[in-house]
Amino acid sequence: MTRHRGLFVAVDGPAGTGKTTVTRALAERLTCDGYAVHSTTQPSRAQLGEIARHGTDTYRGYELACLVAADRYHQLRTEIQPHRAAGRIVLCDRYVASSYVLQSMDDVPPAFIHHLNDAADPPDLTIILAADPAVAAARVRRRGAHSRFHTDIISSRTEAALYRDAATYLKTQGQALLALDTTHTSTDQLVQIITRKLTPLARLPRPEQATA
Ligand SMILES: Nc1ncnc2c1ncn2[C@@H]1O[C@H](COP(=O)(O)OP(=O)(O)OP(=O)(O)O)[C@@H](O)[C@H]1O
Ligand SMILES: Cc1cn([C@H]2C[C@H](O)[C@@H](COP(=O)(O)O)O2)c(=O)[nH]c1=O
Repeated sequence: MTRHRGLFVAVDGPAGTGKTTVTRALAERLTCDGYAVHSTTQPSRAQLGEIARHGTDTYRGYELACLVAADRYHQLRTEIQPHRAAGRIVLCDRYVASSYVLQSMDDVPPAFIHHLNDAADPPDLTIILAADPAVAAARVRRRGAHSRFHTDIISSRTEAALYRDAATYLKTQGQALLALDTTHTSTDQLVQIITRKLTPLARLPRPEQATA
């Protein structure tokens, strides 16, 4: 397998915009193209992550914000950083943008979320998916909601607006963002657009460029 630069790519956006679907399809496509890929999700599949994922009815507000942040730092140290350092493309379904949105829906002030996540590695690229809230809500309804955050068209509208704010903020922090609307775009088309953006980032400089 050709060696590539390790990358950390976060896929974020409101419920029903297709984060999980696109992350899965992107991993398949990149693997077929010869890249070493590690696919993961937040909350993580570790003990702490499972408590957060299945505990959103028990834990709320500041408690949930701290729980997901603790899981995030643990996952960075034990999973994301090692895979990236080994030259893999790490795809993460949800990351810090999710905290800006979901914890805000629990009335946690943005400054608190900011301080809590300040030391979390910035991804090499954050993909922010969007969709017409009515379409996103209908997809969630058909599939089934995963948590109390995603209930109806109202929560989909709130999420969409908060993701726009989060994207604006992350951009002011100098983070690399790719915004994609999935309302009328197929997963295949999305994967094609993302791959075009990602593959130049994964290219290692030629030895003569590296020493120049
Ligand atoms: N581009 C797309 N076009 C049409 N339907 C899609 C698209 N992407 C995903 N879907 C469908 O929408 C539903 C939700 O997709 P998915 O679970 O990937 O979204 P998500 O953003 O990960 O949601 P959540 O945040 O709730 O986990 C699924 O039934 C999926 O098949
Ligand atoms: C990353 C992150 C997650 N959460 C919560 C919100 C959801 O209940 C789950 C994720 O489930 P999904 O299947 O991906 O929708 O975790 C959170 O509150 N804050 C976060 O930053």
